[in-house]
Amino acid sequence: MATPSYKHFLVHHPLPFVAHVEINRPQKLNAFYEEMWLEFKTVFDTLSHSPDVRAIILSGAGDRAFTAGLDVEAASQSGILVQASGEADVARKAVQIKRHVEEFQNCVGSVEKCEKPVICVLHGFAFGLALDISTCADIRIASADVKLAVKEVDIGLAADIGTLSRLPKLVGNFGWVKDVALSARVFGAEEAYRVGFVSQVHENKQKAIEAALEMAELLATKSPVAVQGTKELLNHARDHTLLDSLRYTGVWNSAAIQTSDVERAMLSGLKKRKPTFEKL
Ligand SMILES: CC/C=C\C=C\CC(=O)SCCNC(=O)CCNC(=O)[C@H](O)C(C)(C)COP(=O)(O)OP(=O)(O)OC[C@H]1O[C@@H](n2cnc3c(N)ncnc32)[C@H](O)[C@@H]1OP(=O)(O)O
Repeated sequence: MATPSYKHFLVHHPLPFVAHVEINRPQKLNAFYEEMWLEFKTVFDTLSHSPDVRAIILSGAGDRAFTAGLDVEAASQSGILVQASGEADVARKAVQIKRHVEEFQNCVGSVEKCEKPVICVLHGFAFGLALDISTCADIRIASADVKLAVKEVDIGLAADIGTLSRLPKLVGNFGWVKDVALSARVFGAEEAYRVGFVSQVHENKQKAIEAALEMAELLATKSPVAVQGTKELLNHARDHTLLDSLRYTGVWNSAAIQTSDVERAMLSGLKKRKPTFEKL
């Protein structure tokens, strides 16, 4: 399939229906500046709607980092900090800054909004923005060398791109989140696994990518209607009451259950068949 090329991201298709996105600025430890997070959203919006993609892997290019987070050099010279020091009155500056933060949140949130499941491979330095991004992903796999940190307090900020909103819900442990977010201390793969932030740990980045490919290949064999519905319903359940979630599930499946995928899949276990599914 034809893949658009991007300035800051490599997108490969290593297996049928599987895309692999690499954050591609290894010389700066994959640190993000504004043009990059805008392009990040384009990448994920495009994959979200591609009928040739059913599962996505996200990792960093190079051996040293998933991402060292916000490009602190670029941020100190532009964007929010410049807006904050401009001539406008406080209210006008605040509105500008709020718009900027929300746009940044939406770019990172394109991983969560993506219709396809996203498997994040965390390796090397994974600071700040790495947590904002990976908490949006559906599955997190770590390399044993990963160095994670909710780093924002160390650059004078309360994290505002998603970590403080998503991480407590993800691990279900506010105490631990406060420990790592207030201190910005670096924690490793074993601790991330113990608290349930990552679901697998592998001895190095290569093995973690192999595990992610295996998982992506498995997801890609399943009904895309069922997999995408499962992502949508779990994300909805996280943010709503039990009753709202049950009601939404009923409405969602009133359409989704009519898919031909159910016919193809229902007896496949019993009949020892491997069903195939139309593109979505
Ligand atoms: C509105 C706000 C919205 C979002 C906020 C997001 C918050 C965050 O992401 S907070 C986290 C910010 N990140 C950092 O503070 C990390 C800064 N980097 C470091 O502390 C170190 O680089 C290191 C990660 C500990 C690695 O150190 P070391 O092994 O010694 O490598 P270096 O030589 O320092 O780095 C190699 C190369 O990469 C450049 N670089 C690394 N990190 C960043 C970064 N975050 N921003 C910009 N550039 C970075 C570093 O300058 C080096 O470049 P050279 O050209 O080789 O000098």
